[in-house]
Amino acid sequence: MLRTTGLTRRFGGLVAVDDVDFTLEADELCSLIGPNGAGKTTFFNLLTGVLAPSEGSIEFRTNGSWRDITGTEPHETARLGLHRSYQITNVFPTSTVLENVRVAVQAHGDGSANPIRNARAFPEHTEEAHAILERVELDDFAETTAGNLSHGQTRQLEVAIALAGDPDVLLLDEPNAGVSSESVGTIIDLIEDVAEDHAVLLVEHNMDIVMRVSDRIVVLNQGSVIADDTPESVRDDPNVQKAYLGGYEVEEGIA
Ligand SMILES: Nc1ncnc2c1ncn2[C@@H]1O[C@H](COP(=O)(O)OP(=O)(O)OP(=O)(O)O)[C@@H](O)[C@H]1O
Repeated sequence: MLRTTGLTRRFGGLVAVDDVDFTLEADELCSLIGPNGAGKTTFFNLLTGVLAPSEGSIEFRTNGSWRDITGTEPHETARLGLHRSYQITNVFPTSTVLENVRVAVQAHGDGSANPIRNARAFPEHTEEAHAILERVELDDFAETTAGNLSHGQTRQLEVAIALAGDPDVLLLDEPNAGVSSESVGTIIDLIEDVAEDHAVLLVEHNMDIVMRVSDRIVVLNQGSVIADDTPESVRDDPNVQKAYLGGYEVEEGIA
């Protein structure tokens, strides 16, 4: 579905992403973990075209054939089917929850993100937005101003906005960031639900979530992949324990 070969990004003398070979299969939920500064956000930025690589290539499988998307602009990678939910929120706080999703559906449908276009002119966009809100369990908040949502609900809305683009691959950037402990279960359910019919690459610091939802885990350290394996093998890998997990033991019943 998605693969990188020798992907490298330098910032001056610093190699933030170092010669990364990575693949994501169509039916897979892969997590990308690693200590602060390991290169996870830079890797996401390279995949979505926010940053250009210094070296290496990115290929995306679309309509049955591989396409080189190295250096492709973010709006174009999104159009091809690679969508990202942002850690730094991309929600319009003064619009309603429904409007946020409707505008994203409309932008995908006709290429226009004009938020003042009359919603009644496109009832199918509104219907689709409601269906997406139901899927992320936010439909009861459709008329709520987005700025009044809790952190957890805002993360749900960000995923809804990403889903509105009808993606094949979803890049989830810390969907649990700032979420209260009572809402963690909702976020886990949401991740597992979207992974049913999308390839998902997840960046997440909460190891209980990562161990529970991932088919595969890739560990970055100082820009390089130091492990790429099942959750159990990664958890037990001495190099990963040393670089990142520092004695983490999975909670009973989670893995
Ligand atoms: N625009 C930039 N200019 C210079 N250095 C950068 C830039 N962006 C990232 N870096 C550096 O690249 C390295 C990787 O950063 P990155 O944000 O990708 O790590 P991360 O794994 O996402 O960290 P975190 O878990 O803290 O979000 C860090 O040393 C960071 O300081």
